[in-house]
Amino acid sequence: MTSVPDSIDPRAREMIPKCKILVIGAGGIGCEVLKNLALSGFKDIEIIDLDTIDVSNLNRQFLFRKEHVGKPKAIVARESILAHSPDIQIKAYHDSILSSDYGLNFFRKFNLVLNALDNRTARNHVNRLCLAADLPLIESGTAGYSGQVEFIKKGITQCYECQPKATEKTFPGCTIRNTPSEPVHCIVWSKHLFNQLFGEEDPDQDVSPDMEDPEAKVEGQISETDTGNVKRLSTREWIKEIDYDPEKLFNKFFFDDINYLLKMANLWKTRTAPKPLLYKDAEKMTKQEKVQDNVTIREMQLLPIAEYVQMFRDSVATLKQQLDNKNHLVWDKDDNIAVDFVAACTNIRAQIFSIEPKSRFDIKSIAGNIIPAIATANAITAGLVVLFAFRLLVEQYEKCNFVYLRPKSIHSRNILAADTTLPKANPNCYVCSPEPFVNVFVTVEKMTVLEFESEVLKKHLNMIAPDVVLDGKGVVVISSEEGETEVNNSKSLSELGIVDGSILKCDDFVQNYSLTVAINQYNPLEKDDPIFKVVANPEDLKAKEEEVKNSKEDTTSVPEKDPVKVGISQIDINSEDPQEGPSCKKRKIEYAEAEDSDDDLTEVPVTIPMSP
Ligand SMILES: Nc1ncnc2c1ncn2[C@@H]1O[C@H](COP(=O)(O)OP(=O)(O)OP(=O)(O)O)[C@@H](O)[C@H]1O
Ligand SMILES: [Zn+2]
Repeated sequence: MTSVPDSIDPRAREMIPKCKILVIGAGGIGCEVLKNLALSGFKDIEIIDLDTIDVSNLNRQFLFRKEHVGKPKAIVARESILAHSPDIQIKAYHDSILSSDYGLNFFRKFNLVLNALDNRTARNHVNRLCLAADLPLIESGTAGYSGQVEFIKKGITQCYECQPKATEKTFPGCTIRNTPSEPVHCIVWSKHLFNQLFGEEDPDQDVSPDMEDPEAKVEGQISETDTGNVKRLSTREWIKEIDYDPEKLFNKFFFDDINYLLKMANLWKTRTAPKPLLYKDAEKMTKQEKVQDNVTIREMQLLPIAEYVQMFRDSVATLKQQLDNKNHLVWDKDDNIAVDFVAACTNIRAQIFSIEPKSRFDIKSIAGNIIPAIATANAITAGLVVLFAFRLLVEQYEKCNFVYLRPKSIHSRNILAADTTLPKANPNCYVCSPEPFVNVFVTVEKMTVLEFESEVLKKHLNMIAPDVVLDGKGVVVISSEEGETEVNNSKSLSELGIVDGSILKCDDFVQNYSLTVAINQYNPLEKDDPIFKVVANPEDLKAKEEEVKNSKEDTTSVPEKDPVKVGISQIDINSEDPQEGPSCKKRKIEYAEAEDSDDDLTEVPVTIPMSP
C-alpha cells in the first residue's frame, strides 16, 4: 500500500488520493513521473503512449525490462506500477493523444494533465485541449543534461504556443553546394546526396554546384548554358545509366563537380580553393595524419581517406540492393549503411575543402541531431513535475514559476533556476488570446488549397483536422470530412474567391479550436523569400522588416540581449521534429541556441522553491 508522505502540504495530502490525473507519454520522463505519482499517494491515474518498448529505452525507463521489448509502453508501465502499488486505479491506452477519441470530453474527466512528450505536434495539441477544458497542464522536457518544467493555465500563464519556438537551423543552399566551411555543411550535403541517389528526389536538396550563387557571378565568366557536365541528365537517370558504378559516382561528385566549382573563381578569392579528388588517387590515401590519443573504438576514430572510399563503395552497393524492390529509401540515423554512406561522403568532401574530418560517431550524432538522453536529467525534471502537481492541487500557482535545469551551475552553484514570475500570455497569441486571429501573407493566385491546408494550417498553425469557410460568402473551402472538399485541393485560393482582404474562419473540432485568418496578398521578391508569412499583427512584420533592413545597412551593430528572453525562452528543449515524432529515438535541439545558453543563464534571478 502506498500512502501520502507526511512531508507534503497537509491540504495537498488530502487532495492527492482524490485527484484524477492524466500522464501523456511513458518514455524517459513519463516512467519517472508515474513512479513519483504512485509513491506520493496518487490513486487515480490514466496513461497514454503510442509507442512500444525499444531495447535502447531500458537503461533509463526502468518500468520496462528486457522481456518487455516490443510491448506497448503504456500497458507495461501500468503493470509495473501495479506490481508495486496494487491499490492504484490506473488505466492505460496504447494510442496517440492526437486521435479524435481523446477530445474535449476525455480531457474534462481530469483534474490535472502532465505532459511527458517528445514532439511539438503532440505538445501543441494537448496545450489547446487543456486551454479548451480549462485544465492546468504541467509541460516538461529534457535535452541531454538540460531540462525544463512549465505550468500552463488559461488566464493565468502564457500557453505553450504564446512564444514562437526556434526553428531548426538551416544553411543557405550556396554554402552547402558551393562553399562549405564546417563539417556540418558537408554532413548536410551528404544527406542531400543520399536523397538524390536513393531517396525521394527533392529539388531543394540539389547537390551540384549552384550557378545562381550571387557571389560567384561575374559577367562573362560562366554563361547560362555552360553548365559543364552538371545538369545534362537528372542525377537519378544518370545513376541508373551507370548502374551505380561507385568509381563513376565518386568522380562525378568529388572530381568533376569540384573542378566546375573551381571555375567560379570569385568564390575562391578569399577562401581556400577545394582540391578535386579522383577515385584512383583517393584509394591510395592510406594515412590519417591527425593524432588521436586513446581513441580505441573504430567508430570514434578518424580513418584514412582510403577507408572512407571503401565505406562509400560498400554502402553504395548495399543501398543499390535495398532500392531494388523499393521506390525510394528514407535516410535513417539507425540504419548503419545509410550512416556509413553519409560518414564516408562527409569526410571525403571535408578533405576536398580542407575542413576538419569527423568520426563516424560524431557524424551520426550531427546528422541525426542526436543528443543522448540522460537518466538523471529525466529524474530531476520528473521530480519537479510532481512537486508542481502538489502545488497546483491547492492552487498555489505563484509557486509554479517555470524551472530550468542546466548542466553547469547557473547561479550560486545551483543547476536549477526558476523564473521570478509566471509568464503572462502573449496578447497576440493565435491560440490562447480571446479571439485568436492571424494575418497570412500569400500569393493567392499561386498557393493551392492543399498547400494552404498542409503548409499553413497544419504545419505552421498546428491544426490537426481543419474546417475552413470563406467568411461572408459561406464557401466551404476545406472540410475535415473525407470526400467533401477534395475537389478544391488543386485549385488556387483565388479560384475559390479568396483574395486580398478575405477572412477565413478556421475550426478544428478535434482541438476545440477556432482561428480567424485574414488573407493579405504578398509576392515574394527574392529567391530566398518564404512563399508565405504568418503574423498575428502586421505591425510586427513591418518592425521585423525594418530590423532586417537596418541590420543589412549596419553590420557592426550587435543586438542588445534581453537576458531573460535569450537565456531561457529561446532554449527550446521541445524541439523534436514533429514530422519524426515518437519514432525518432533521440531528441533534437537547435544547436546554435543551445550552445549559447549557459552564459546567458547567469543573468537569471534564482529562487528555487523546492518544498511543496
Ligand atoms: N502523440 C502521442 N501520443 C502519445 N504518446 C506520444 C505521442 N507522441 C510521443 N509520445 C510518447 O512520448 C514519449 C516521450 O518519451 P521519450 O522522449 O523518452 O522518448 P523515447 O522514444 O522513449 O526515448 P528516446 O527518444 O530518448 O529514445 C515516448 O514514449 C512517445 O511514444
Ligand atoms: Zn498562447
